[in-house]
Amino acid sequence: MNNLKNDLLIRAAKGEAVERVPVWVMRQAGRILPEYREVRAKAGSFINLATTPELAAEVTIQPVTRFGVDAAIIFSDILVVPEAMGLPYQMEEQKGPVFPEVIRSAKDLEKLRLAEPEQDLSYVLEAIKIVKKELNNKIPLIGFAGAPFTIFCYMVEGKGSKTFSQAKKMLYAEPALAHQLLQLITDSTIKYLKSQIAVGANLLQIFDSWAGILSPAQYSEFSTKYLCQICDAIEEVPVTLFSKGAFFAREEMGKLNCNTIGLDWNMDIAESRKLVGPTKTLQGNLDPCALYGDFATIKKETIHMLEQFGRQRTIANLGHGVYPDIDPDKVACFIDTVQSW
Ligand SMILES: Cc1c2[nH]c(c1CCC(=O)O)Cc1[nH]c(c(CCC(=O)O)c1C)Cc1[nH]c(c(CCC(=O)O)c1C)Cc1[nH]c(c(C)c1CCC(=O)O)C2
Repeated sequence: MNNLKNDLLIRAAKGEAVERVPVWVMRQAGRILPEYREVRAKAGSFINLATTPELAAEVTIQPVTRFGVDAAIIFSDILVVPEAMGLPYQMEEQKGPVFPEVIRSAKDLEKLRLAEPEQDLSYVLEAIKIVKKELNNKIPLIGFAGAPFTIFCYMVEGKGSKTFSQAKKMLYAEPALAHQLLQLITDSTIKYLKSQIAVGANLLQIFDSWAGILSPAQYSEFSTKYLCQICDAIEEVPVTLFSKGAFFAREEMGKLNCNTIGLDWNMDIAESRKLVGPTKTLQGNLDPCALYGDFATIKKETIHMLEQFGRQRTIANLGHGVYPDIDPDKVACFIDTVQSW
């Protein structure tokens, strides 16, 4: 039961019948939008924007106004959790996130604490409250967090990387330490997600952006183990798990206590349905690069994708976040094609 006017996303996630496939876009609020760049310039920095609830709320609503998407996603970042645990990050222009201090030893781990979201992340919770008020139950609001393994990658490596070899090194060299850190991240994340639910998040998505660098056995040991704890802890709202690149773990993901599995564009849709089984909804999975095509190509590719997914137990999205140099009209074309299918 909910009092949302458009609850297509929630019904699709729960496997209930829908009149049409709901659609939203990962990174729908962001640099693709000139109205975002304007607010971002006013804020001065990404971190100022993300930590000012009124501005974070404003950019969360922008894609709702422009595109008429079927869900809003709160404007924030997965890296607010390590910060709340005592490991602050910086966002470097053109470069991405950087952690001035990293976790590489048991002594480093002593610097960390369990996050207290009501104190350390009150700016996100305030932004959620403002967005909920402004949306006035028109559409659902998605809350999110990074998966423990992906957060671990940034806390150990200290920055983005193609290989995350420093983070993976700990899995082989000091697995017990890795597990200790992963458990602390998991406990912090569960508290954070619960506090997002308390202020009105209608669905939660877990981003395991670096799952694809693990072997199947490592994914079970260092990612699934903790995802399982999160999925079991969240009973109040539907949960979506998006493990980028983890094609090898789809059957295992199907056994988790979540509602929806996000697919990237490398994952075949029919094969994924078979692997995750009939009790999961699928989300995805258009290649973000398809939006570089002309309007006719985008329509064709989107319809082809929808035909493979079918009308039920489907949430349309891209297979990863939209790239910042995509023309917003191309994003609109993707959304309109889904909504008129
Ligand atoms: C790995 C990851 C991060 N952050 C996130 C992930 C998981 C999803 C994924 O795999 O892409 C999640 C995230 N980050 C952001 C959102 C906003 C909500 C939305 O999807 O609209 C979400 C859901 C804002 C952001 N997070 C970031 C920006 C760009 C910074 C800016 O506007 O100045 C935005 C809008 C910065 C960021 N934040 C992160 C990186 C690697 C970068 C740099 C790359 C880039 O610039 O896109 C970490």
